[in-house]
Parts: sequence; structure tokens; C-alpha cells
Amino acid sequence: MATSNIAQLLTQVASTGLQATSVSGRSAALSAARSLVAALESPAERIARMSWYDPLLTAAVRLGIDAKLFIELREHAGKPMPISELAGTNKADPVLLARLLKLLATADIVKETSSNSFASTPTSNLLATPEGSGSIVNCFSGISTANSKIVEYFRARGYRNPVDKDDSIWRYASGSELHYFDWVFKPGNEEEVEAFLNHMKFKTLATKWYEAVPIDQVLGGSCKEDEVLMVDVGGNTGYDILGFHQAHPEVKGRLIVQDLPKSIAAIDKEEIKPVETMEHDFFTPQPVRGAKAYYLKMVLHDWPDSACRDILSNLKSAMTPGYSKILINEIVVPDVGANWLETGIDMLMMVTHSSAERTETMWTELIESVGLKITKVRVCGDAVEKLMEVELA
Ligand SMILES: C[S@@+](CC[C@H](N)C(=O)[O-])C[C@H]1O[C@@H](n2cnc3c(N)ncnc32)[C@H](O)[C@@H]1O
Repeated sequence: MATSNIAQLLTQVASTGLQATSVSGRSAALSAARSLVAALESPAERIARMSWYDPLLTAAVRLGIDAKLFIELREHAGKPMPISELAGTNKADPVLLARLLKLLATADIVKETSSNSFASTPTSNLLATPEGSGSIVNCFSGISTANSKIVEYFRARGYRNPVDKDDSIWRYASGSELHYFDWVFKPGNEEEVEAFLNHMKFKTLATKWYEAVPIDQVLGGSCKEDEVLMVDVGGNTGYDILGFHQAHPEVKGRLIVQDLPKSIAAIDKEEIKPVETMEHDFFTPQPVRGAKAYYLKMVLHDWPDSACRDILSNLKSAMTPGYSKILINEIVVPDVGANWLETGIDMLMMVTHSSAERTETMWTELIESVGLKITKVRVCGDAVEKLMEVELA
């Protein structure tokens, strides 16, 4: 271990840490701190951590959610709770709970306050929410299933990059007859549906596009009240288009969220007003013609190029030339130096859907292949997702 390198990194952490109150300052401090940890940890320790600690830490979090540990800890608002009390409420074996909590404390997910006594942290409090726990529950189920057969899958396919939506790693490993979304929404899978819907609300970690871009320039102002301003295609429970409306109530025009029946059924139609709801399969012709904007957030990343072309072509046919736009809010992977979020979600898309996160070149090729063009790529504050404005070519 080069001590001069460590000293340099320590200085970098100290200097960037002082600016950690701003978003970019925090990100620079975190990146410096990660480099410091990487330099301090020996390669053998790193391998050991990946071999058993990291996968089992996620499993312990998943169990903690199931046992409602984080909800219980949150109820005590950061005060220490003896294992005996936690075990009593959860009816879980106190010896087991102590082992799980000790592991979670090593990652600062809970705080070990004294022998056999633990308290909540901001992370455990987020895990106590439907959104935080939904992210873990949804991803744990998909990733642990896919990982169980990932080596077998690639060996059998000569290590080819997966691009067939009907032959994803998840589908091979689960033995499901159904595509992932059809499986999530199948009758009897209510726990999975709930986790999936909550994960969708959770997954945008930073600035939303509508908080960051000049809305007037993107949408060119309001519509008449009876005209459609924006259709959120594959918009899940509509939380996102509602967020847009709440941020910009002055922009007039109808707002519609479209998704598969189970997502639409989960929406409280009163709560989401003025957003209208509509069941729609985006592999069929778009029923709302001539909207000002068709908005796709993290929809195309679920599908390989051939399926994306079908989705985009259905929107293209509904667009009014010189008026309608498609707004795509997706990760645009940098050519060099992609970060953990961009590369991690890319792997998640690969194992679940045989799809990928795309670079700007990949986006351009895909969009141009269906007679559309990208007219602008907008950075959205500190978010990994960018806003691509797309028009008829
Ligand atoms: C990754 S999620 C993104 C959801 C939402 N746009 C967001 O960012 O939270 C993909 C969405 O596509 C929906 N979906 C999948 N297949 C669909 C189809 N054939 N037609 C319409 N929606 C579909 C899913 O139900 C899900 O809500």
C-alpha cells in the first residue's frame, strides 16, 4: 500500500469534505472517500467482502424488512432498543436477530449502541418506508433469481451479449413462461407488485427533469385546457406526471398516465387529479393522437432495440408534425468513466430484460432508425438521467 497515495487521498477527502454541503461538493467528497477506501482495503479484503459480506448484507436487509425490524426501530426514534424487545414484537429468535443486527451495524444501517442494543439510522428509517423497502424487495427477488443461474446461462450461450427479450437471464433462471412484467403482474403476486410499484417511486435519487430544465423551452408553453399537454407512457402509478403538475401548475393542458391494467388499478383516481388514467399497452397503436409531448421515463431501458423500435413507432404514428415531441428521461451512459449507478442499472437491465443503458451514440442510432431525431439532450442537475427531446425527422 503506497502511503504517499493514502496521504494524498486523505488530503483530497479533507478538502472536498469541506464543500460537501452542495450537491456537487458532496458528490466530489464521496468520490474522494471511495478512492481512499479502495486504496486502504487490501485486494484480499476486497475479494472477501465481495465473496460473502456484500451478498449476505443485502440478504440481511431483506430479512430485516420482512421481520419489520426497521419499522420497529423507527418507532423508537433513534433511541436504543434492546434485542429482547425487538425479538418480542417480531417473534423472531433473539439470537438470530442479534446476528443480523450486528452485521447491519458494520455497514451503518443500524447503530449498535451497547451490548445487544440497537438504534435506527437515516438509512434504516428509509428502509422502513414503502419506497425504500420496495426497492430492496423488488431487486432482491429479481437479482437473486437471475444470479443463481447467470454462469450457466452465459456458458450455454457462448458469452453473447443478451438482446432477446424472451431469453433473459431472469427468465432462464426463474423458468417463467412469462416475460418479467407479465410475471410481476400475474394474479397471486401482490407482494411483488407492491414492491415493484414502490421501487419505481424510489428509483430517481436526484433532481427530477422538471425541476431542472426550462419548461417553456421544452414544452413551448401551455395548451388549451381540452388539448393534451403530456402523456406519460408506461408511467406506472402516475407519481411522476403528478410531480410535474405540482411543480408547474401554471402549464395548462390535459395530463394522462398510461400503463398496464394492474399499475393503473393501483392509482387512487382522486389523489392523482388532474392527471387522467388510461390502460394502454405501448406495443399497440397510441390512442391519444397529437399530444404536445409523449413522455417516456425509464421505459425504453427495459427493452432491447427491436422492442424499442415498436414502442417508438407507435408514438411516431400519433405525433403531429412540427408540434408533438417525445421526451425521453433516461440514463445516457458516458463514453468514459460511467459511475456505479449507471453501470449498476445497466447490469440490472441486462439480467432482468436482456436490455441495456445506452450511450448517446446508441440512443441516436436507435431513434434515427425509426425516422425520429434527437434535437436536444438536456442535463438535469445532478441526476444521472438526462432529458432527450425527440421530434419527427
Ligand atoms: C421501469 S418502469 C418505469 C415506470 C415509470 N415511467 C417510472 O419511471 O417510474 C416501466 C413501466 O412500463 C410498464 N409497462 C411494461 N410493459 C408495458 C406495456 N406493454 N405497455 C404499457 N406499459 C408497460 C410497467 O408496468 C412499468 O410501469
